[in-house]
Amino acid sequence: MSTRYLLRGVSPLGGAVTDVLLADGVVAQVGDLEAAAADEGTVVVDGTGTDGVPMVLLPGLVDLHTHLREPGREDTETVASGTRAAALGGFTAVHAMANTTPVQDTAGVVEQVWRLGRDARWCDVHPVGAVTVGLAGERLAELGAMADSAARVRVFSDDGRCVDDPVVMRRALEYVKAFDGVVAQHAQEPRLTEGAQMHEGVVSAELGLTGWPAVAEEAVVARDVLLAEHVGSRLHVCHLSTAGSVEIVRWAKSRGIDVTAEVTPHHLLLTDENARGYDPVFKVNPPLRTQADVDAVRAGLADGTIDVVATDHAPHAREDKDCEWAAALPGMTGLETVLSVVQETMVDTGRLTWADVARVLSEAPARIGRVPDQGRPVAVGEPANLVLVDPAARRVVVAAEQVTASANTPLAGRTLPGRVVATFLRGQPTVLDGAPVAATADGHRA
Ligand SMILES: NC(=O)N[C@@H](CC(=O)O)C(=O)O
Ligand SMILES: [Zn+2]
Ligand SMILES: [Zn+2]
Repeated sequence: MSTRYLLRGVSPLGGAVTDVLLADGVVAQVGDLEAAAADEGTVVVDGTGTDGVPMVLLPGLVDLHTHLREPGREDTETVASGTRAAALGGFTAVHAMANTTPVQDTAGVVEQVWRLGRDARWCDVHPVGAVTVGLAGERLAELGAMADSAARVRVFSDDGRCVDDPVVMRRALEYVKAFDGVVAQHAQEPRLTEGAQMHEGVVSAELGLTGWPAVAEEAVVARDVLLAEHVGSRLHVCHLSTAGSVEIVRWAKSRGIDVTAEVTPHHLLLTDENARGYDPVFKVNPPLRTQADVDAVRAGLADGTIDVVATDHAPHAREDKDCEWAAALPGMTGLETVLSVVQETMVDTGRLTWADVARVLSEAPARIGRVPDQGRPVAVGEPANLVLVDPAARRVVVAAEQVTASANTPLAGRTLPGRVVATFLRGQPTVLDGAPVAATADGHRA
């Protein structure tokens, strides 16, 4: 029999303090379970956090947007290193983006990534399938074969590139309906962003860097919600970053269009002002926007216009970041810090409750990705995919201490609230006392 875990004095979703027993992969009991603490084979986890504040128990986090870089760039991240980082960040499932080398555009490649995730055992890995062959934007990839494969792909994206041809986008939206899939669009009009380096505005003008205007995102979001309405399909907007995009999605939802949207932690926290030091760690796609945009995406997340916080964890090699701004690759890491950023920007400011955090970081992404055993309530009989957070803790982000194989965090040196104390995947800890717990060959954890 596998080890049982008794979480003593924890606060599920920030509510009344109670005990929670995990056994046989599920939540076995909830209530005053003092007697169970003496049972042999039961490990007790004390839920008393910093300054006596009870720890918050949430459903394990689900990322809709992670770059794991395997196959192809194992020097920057592997499925194993990325999912270990994910577990430390509180995740029990991640969606692995398709822009690998080779591209995840066949059943063979998505099954390979899915198996690497299964064997690493840090969290569930759901590969995203490419929309077009080689991300070239021309011919649809074998979407049906990826959906039918062992990886059971439901999310399709050319992320990194925009599916800019409206006919190709229309065909993709129509095609994925057959298996209840969703097209996740990287909304970037390519002609409006040729040579773009950062958000087009006052700061880009002062720095002399080519601008990436908000309209290049908004034009594609507007077109796509209309296409989704026209063909009656499901659309997801990746890393929404502008006030105008929030307005378009709000309008689309009010018309009953089946659109969902995500915001990244960096677009909730940082602005184009961060580019003033020309440090490429702040170079990302879409670019960091203005404070007005940050305010708008926070408001959109608070009112439900934006459904999900997704990391867009984008690890890069030192040589692709420690160089001049124009030569650097866009992207930043995020798996290990996202919960703290959401706490700082949304919870500690009164915009979201912990129950809302469970919704935007677990329930909604699981629903959009059609992952049935994640994002579930903390209730008896439910799969024990959980994360335990110490909300009163504070910590300084140190790039070298992160578990991701890359060092391009934009938050180095920052003090952030909250700390992931434990993560449970089907009742077994992947993280305990804030440290990773590797699985043994038979799948058990010490
Ligand atoms: N976000 C980024 O700046 N980069 C991503 C691609 C993407 O998400 O568009 C990457 O793969 O590095
Ligand atoms: Zn993207
Ligand atoms: Zn991405």
